[in-house]
Amino acid sequence: DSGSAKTTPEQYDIQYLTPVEIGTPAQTLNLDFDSGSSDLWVFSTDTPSSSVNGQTQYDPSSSSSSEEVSGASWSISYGDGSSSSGSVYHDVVNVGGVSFDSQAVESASKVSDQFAQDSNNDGLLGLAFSTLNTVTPTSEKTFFDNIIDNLDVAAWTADLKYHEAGTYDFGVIDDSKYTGDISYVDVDDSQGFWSFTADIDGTSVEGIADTGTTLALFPDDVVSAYYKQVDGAEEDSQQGGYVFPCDADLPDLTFSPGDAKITIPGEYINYAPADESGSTCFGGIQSSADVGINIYGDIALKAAFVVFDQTTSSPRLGWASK
Ligand SMILES: O=C(CN1CCCCC1)Nc1ccc2c(c1)OCO2
Repeated sequence: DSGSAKTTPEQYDIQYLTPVEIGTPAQTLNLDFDSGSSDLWVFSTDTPSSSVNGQTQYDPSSSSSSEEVSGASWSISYGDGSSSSGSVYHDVVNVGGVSFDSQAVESASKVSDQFAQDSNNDGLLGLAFSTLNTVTPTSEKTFFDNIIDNLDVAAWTADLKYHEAGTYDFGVIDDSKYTGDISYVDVDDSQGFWSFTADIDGTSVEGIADTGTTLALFPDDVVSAYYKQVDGAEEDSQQGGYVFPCDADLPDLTFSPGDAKITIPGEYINYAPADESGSTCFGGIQSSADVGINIYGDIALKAAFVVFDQTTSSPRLGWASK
């Protein structure tokens, strides 16, 4: 098997949403594919109406292939403080033509306000390691772990783009999507993340490849050195991080995983206006000092073609320019 699904950015590339077919007949929900977590959860008919604001709801009762998992529940909270919880069904899930007939579909009976307010996001599809799955008393597998044995190539790839749609592929490495060679680096999956090390301007930065996090969060030394090059840049705790004049000329930032050299254009780092005036802008690279982990989020990933690879005994990440 192999398949490909188009993923579309919301405003400012804050997140990328990908259509997923669930149940029989198919119900299509637009999910946030998140390599930083391992639960597939959805807005559903179990979600309180007061928390539903335009989202598409999965209705297990109208799917002939849904089966409730007796006694199972889930509860998750994310680095940004958002959270959700609920019950569990098994149903058919199809992503870009690749299908698994008894995927754990976690139905939300509670969602935090950030999710309730995000009308385009119908839920999450976790792509970190299944060790992080929150279903209890018996944990469930991610979609990737469920389909991996049926894939032509035991890998999935992310081709995220700046202000335009990209693709998530499963079971195929599409050579038309990158330039040069793919350089593979080892992954430390001991914490359940796709954790790897890259060099950034002479500093070795261990962090996670996280498609579900908008920005890149790096050590303060790396970040302050970067913004020292930008006239008028300052770290403003009121605004939540480094800001600068919107007309600033931002330098590129290159990170090197193994032999690869991935260059993030300065334009990507001029993330979005920080206030209504539109004269102060918020940086796409921010400090990880208060987070406790470095995060190669979408700002970094969209500069590369990334292979989340399990073709060998130990997981790897492949990196290529494009
Ligand atoms: O929470 C996330 C990603 N998360 C993915 C699922 C949807 C909601 C956002 N990233 C994140 C991770 C660490 C952080 C942080 C945000 O803000 C401060 O520290």
